[in-house]
Formats: sequence, structure tokens, C-alpha cells
Amino acid sequence: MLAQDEITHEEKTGTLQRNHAPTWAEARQLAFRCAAPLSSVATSLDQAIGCILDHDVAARQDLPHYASSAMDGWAINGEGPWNLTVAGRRLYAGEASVIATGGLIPAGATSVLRKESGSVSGAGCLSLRSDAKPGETLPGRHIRPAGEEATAGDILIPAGTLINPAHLALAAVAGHDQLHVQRKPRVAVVMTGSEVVTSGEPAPGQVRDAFGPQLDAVIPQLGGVPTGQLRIGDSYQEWLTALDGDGEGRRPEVTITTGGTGKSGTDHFRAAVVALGGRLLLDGVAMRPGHPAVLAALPDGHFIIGLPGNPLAAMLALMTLGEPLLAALGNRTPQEPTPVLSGADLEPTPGKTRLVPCSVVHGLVFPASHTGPGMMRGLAWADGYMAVPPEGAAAGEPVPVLPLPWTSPVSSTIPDGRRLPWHG
Ligand SMILES: Nc1nc2c(c(=O)[nH]1)N[C@H]1C(S)=C(S)[C@@H](COP(=O)(O)OP(=O)(O)OC[C@H]3O[C@@H](n4cnc5c(N)ncnc54)[C@H](O)[C@@H]3O)O[C@H]1N2
Ligand code: MOO
Repeated sequence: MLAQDEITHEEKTGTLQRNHAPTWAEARQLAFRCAAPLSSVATSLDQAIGCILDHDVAARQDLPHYASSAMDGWAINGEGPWNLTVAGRRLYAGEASVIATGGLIPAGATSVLRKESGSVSGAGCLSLRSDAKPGETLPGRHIRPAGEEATAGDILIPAGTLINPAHLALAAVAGHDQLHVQRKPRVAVVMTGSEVVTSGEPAPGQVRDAFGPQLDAVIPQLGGVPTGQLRIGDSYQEWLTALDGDGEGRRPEVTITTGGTGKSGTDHFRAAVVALGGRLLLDGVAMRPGHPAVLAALPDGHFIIGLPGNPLAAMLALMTLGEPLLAALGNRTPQEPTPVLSGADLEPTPGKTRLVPCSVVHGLVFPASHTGPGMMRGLAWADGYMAVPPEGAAAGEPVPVLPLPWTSPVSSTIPDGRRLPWHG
């Protein structure tokens, strides 16, 4: 939801009165600060994977909750020989009964004798084999005591943990059927453009859709839950209907649109937001590519991110606005840039941060090739993206680098870790 205390006067009145677009760093900060974390939700174990735990998970009873046999053999009382009795009954001195691995230790048992350490006579008398290992009948031998792993009330998984498959098993064996987790923002995608085709080779004047295949895959990587994709043409009415949610004003916490951020007659993002009573929190960012990106809030406190139509521009705008917004809604911290020494001279772009897919080779960062605003080739192989400051950077100077949602964090090559004067 929209963070009420972060709404400025400009935003309340629905008018953005900036004379210049925010810097890339300001835009990221705004996208993070405009949203408050969603509430927590109780969920079944299978739905909790990859979620952040909101309440501690404690052992409901001792783990294991009863003393059990660690071996197949006999539960015994005292030193042998033993008279065999019915399994499960209390054992008195000199008695034994058959037990399997995991079986409940009967009252009176002092230890478990492994099958290979005993022999039974025809008369039902159990005796220790002469080749049995020493100490086989010592008290507690081959018994797994109750509470060996945890005592009732022990915190097994603290709040804040990112749930992995083993955590699910631990919660289950500790007696839990549900977990309280941080709710993830639901994210709908609305793709615009009557020239966009979704299969085969496009004809001249058509383009093959670059967003359908990747957005629902990247949304979970950014901590969101995709709720579906809608394709519309270029008319204002289609925009209005698409952004109006289910027709009764219900919509997911975030809607991502693609295309229509320009200011031509077919670009209806802003008009549709205003018609729905919403306001623009940010209209354009001083970056390249992706500068026409828009962030808006609707009266229900839900958000719309307008990504430009050019595919690389859109993905870098998603990293700039969507990554911090989804982090805020999911109660996580946004990605921080890491300083890495540049392996190449990077041209200045006065007044704009340049976002460039990049590769890291032997600790130096290099711009990828094929990184025009409409291209996907450079991004597909990149280790991350550089945020080249407006003044550029010479080879050997540090530049801020961020990972992509599907790449590993980039490690810093700056030896003393000193803070760099990032723009913005
Ligand atoms: N006169 C100006 N024209 C443009 C400017 C400008 O400042 N002045 N900015 C350019 C930049 S930069 C961008 S980015 C785009 C923004 O355009 P829109 O967000 O309005 O997007 P569209 O016009 O709908 O499409 C742009 C481009 O992207 C292609 N596209 C759209 N959807 C898809 C898709 N699903 N898969 C692949 N490609 C897609 C579309 O065919 C266009 O080629 O405006 C520039 N123009
Ligand atoms: O956002 Mo556009 O280049 O800046 O594609």
C-alpha cells in the first residue's frame, strides 16, 4: 500500500511540480519510500516457500516427542539373557521384546539390542552373541531420547527467515500446518500496442512481443506474485478498462504496463491514470534508456508502473522503479549498487545516468554489446547493469553495478570499501 506519511503535498494534489526529472538514484528512492510493507498472512506450508517468515516458529512439543529405537532388534531390560515377551508391554528385569527402528521404546526398557548382536533360542530366550560389540547392553544404547533435537517451546525458525524447503520440513515435524509470512505483492501486467504479435515471425510493421515471455518470470524474482497478463490495443478506452481492474475497482497491489508512455496521440497512460482518480508520483527519470518511465498511485493506494515500449528500456525501468517498489511492499531492502572498477572509458551523458548491461571479467566491469533501447541481446548475457554517472568514468575508475534479478551479486573490486560519491 501507499505509505501515507511519504505522500508529499505535490503528490496529494495530484500535480508534479518538478522542473526536472528525478535522478536515477532519486527515482529508486522514491519508488521504495512511497510504499509501506503489506501485512502478514497465514499460509499453508506449500505456499510458504520463498516467503519471509513473519512470526517465530517454535517447537510445539519435544523433538522427537517420544523415545524411539535407533535400530531393528529388541528392547531389553538389564543384562541378558532375556525372556521374550509381547512387543509394546512394560519390560521387567530380564525381559525383552521385538522392536523396529523408530519404534516406541516400551516402559522399563534400558536399551536396544541390535538384531545382529543377539540370538533367540527355540524356547523364546534371547541371549547376547559372543561376537557382539562391547557395550551393546549399556543403559541408553541405541535409544533416541525424546527432546534430542529440541524441547517444546524452542524457537526453530526465527521471524525474518527466508523460507527454504528444509524450513518447511522443520515446521512440519514441529507440528505446524500453517506459517505466518510477509504477504507478497500481486502484480498484473497490461501490454499495449496493436503492432505486437505473440507468435511466429512478425511482418514488417509488426513486432514480436518481448514482454509476455519475460515479465511473469521476472516478477517472482523481484518478490511479486504474477496475477495474469492482459493485451490491449492503443485506444484510450482499452487503457481505461484495463487499468480499472476487475470492473469493480479491485486490482492487485501493482499493475505494470508496457508501451504508451510517450506523449503521442496513442500514448494514454497519464490520461487513464488521471481519469481513474490517480496521481503521478514520478513522470520520467533522468536516465537513459527508459527515461519516459512513470510511477502512479490510484485512490485505493495501489500502484501502476508505466514501462516504455522499447524492450531494454522497459527492463531497466523495471529495475529502477519496480525492484525497489516490490522490495518495499514485501518488507525487503532494495538492491544497493556495488562499486566495481571499469575496464573501459565510459562516455559522459550530461544530466542523465546511463544504465548499461555489463559483464565482469577479472574484477573489471565492461559494457555489454547490443544494448540499444530496443535490444534484448546484451541483457540476456549480462552479469548485471552499470549505472554510469552523467560525467562518465575513465577506465580504472569505480562505477556502480547492480545485479539483475537472475544473476548473482557482483562483488566489489574497491579494496578499502570506501564510499563513493554516487550521483543523486
Ligand atoms: N518524439 C519523441 N519520440 C519518442 C521519444 C521522445 O522523447 N520524443 N522517446 C522515445 C523513447 S526513449 C521511448 S522508450 C519510446 C517510449 O515509447 P512508448 O512507451 O510510448 O512505447 P510505444 O510507442 O508503444 O513503443 C515503443 C517501441 O516499443 C515497441 N514495443 C512496444 N511493445 C512491445 C512489445 N510487447 N514487445 C516488443 N516491442 C514492443 C514498439 O513497437 C515501438 O517500437 O518513445 C520514443 N519516441
Ligand atoms: O527509454 Mo527509451 O530509449 O530511452 O527506449
